[in-house]
Amino acid sequence: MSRTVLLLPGDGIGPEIVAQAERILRAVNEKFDLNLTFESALVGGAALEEMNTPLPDATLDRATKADAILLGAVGGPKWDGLPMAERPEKGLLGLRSKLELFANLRPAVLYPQLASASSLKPEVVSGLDIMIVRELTGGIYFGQPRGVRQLESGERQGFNTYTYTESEVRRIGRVAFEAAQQRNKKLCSVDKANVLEVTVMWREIMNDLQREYPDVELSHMYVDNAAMQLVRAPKQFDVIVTGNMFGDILSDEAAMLTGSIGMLPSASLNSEKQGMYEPCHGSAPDIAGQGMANPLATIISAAMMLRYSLNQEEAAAAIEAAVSTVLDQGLRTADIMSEDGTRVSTSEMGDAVLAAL
Ligand SMILES: NC(=O)c1ccc[n+]([C@@H]2O[C@H](COP(=O)([O-])OP(=O)(O)OC[C@H]3O[C@@H](n4cnc5c(N)ncnc54)[C@H](O)[C@@H]3O)[C@@H](O)[C@H]2O)c1
Ligand SMILES: CC(C)[C@H](C(=O)O)[C@@H](O)C(=O)O
Ligand SMILES: [Mg+2]
Repeated sequence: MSRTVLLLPGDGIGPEIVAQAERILRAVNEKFDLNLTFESALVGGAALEEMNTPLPDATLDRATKADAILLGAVGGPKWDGLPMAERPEKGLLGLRSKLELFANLRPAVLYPQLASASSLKPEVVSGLDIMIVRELTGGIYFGQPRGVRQLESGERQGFNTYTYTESEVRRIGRVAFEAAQQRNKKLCSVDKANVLEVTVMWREIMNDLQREYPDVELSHMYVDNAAMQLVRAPKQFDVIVTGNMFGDILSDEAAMLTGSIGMLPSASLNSEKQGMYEPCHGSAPDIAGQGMANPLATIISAAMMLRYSLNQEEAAAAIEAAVSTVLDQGLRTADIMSEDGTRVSTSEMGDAVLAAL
């Protein structure tokens, strides 16, 4: 049975990094006889330019039908002045919401070869392996009402609303408890329950769920402390579960523990395990078009896609092993460059992973 992978390169470095991941996917498709077919479509700024909307119906339709989606990144300075509803980011948020991709898994794993690329001391980060489970379709990103209104005084007031329903918290909680069961059985729920009622409820529900997962040790941490603990002693964490915005921020922070945001992959899953896979980073306009971007986060995201949505563990493991091999060879894009590394471009990194497969 043929399965369809939809490629959504997007903007900035998106097309450069997705091109490398596509080469790797086509190679494992041959090697492991996976019977994958590839399609591509427009999203974000690229779609705005061609079709005047960041999420064309044709893209949404293909995404709904695809077995899995690989996305590069969206956004860029060219579109920053647009009203919120027309921005490239709305394309990405629309896909997440329409496909109900509520569970965002962001593993922060330090490849031992990159211990010196981290801005933290090697002993603080060596052996690091954290899974951030970020709720992706609710919270302040999607709460209503939102906007900018004019007060009677004539002053403008911007507002967003932070909401979670019980069922939204329960379903992401279950994903996190189950992830912890597969790992070291420690779950830290990150909230702001000392200030925000929505997260008081979040905490109650996590405590309630814990009764169903007695083998998992549950702890709670306020988000400000969690941000600090992530750089003080990151190895205390196994699985972190948190809401949409805190997860966005903490996962960028965790990325730096692994050497570079160019190393952090992600999977966004719905309840049918249909998934969209993307690096955690953005379109990196400062380096776009220069062949400098690190394609490894996207390539590792492709491996996650094979594992979680396409059930191809062997092919996923082969890609991860190839990534480890190129790092052993000392090959480094600029973001993970160290004194004894050999600097390579985006496509040279792709060549090397391909050769190591
Ligand atoms: N998932 C997404 O599509 C996504 C995620 C984050 C930001 N964005 C968008 O991207 C644009 C730029 O945002 P930003 O600058 O805040 O974040 P960014 O992640 O694009 O870049 C932050 C820094 O990290 C570097 N960087 C990012 N990815 C890299 C890679 N693969 N290799 C080497 N260096 C890399 C960039 O050069 C930059 O210095 C904005 O429009 C933002 O909305 C999109
Ligand atoms: C581009 C933006 C909408 C997105 C987010 O905030 O979720 C990005 O930062 C991410 O981490 O995927
Ligand atoms: Mg982000």
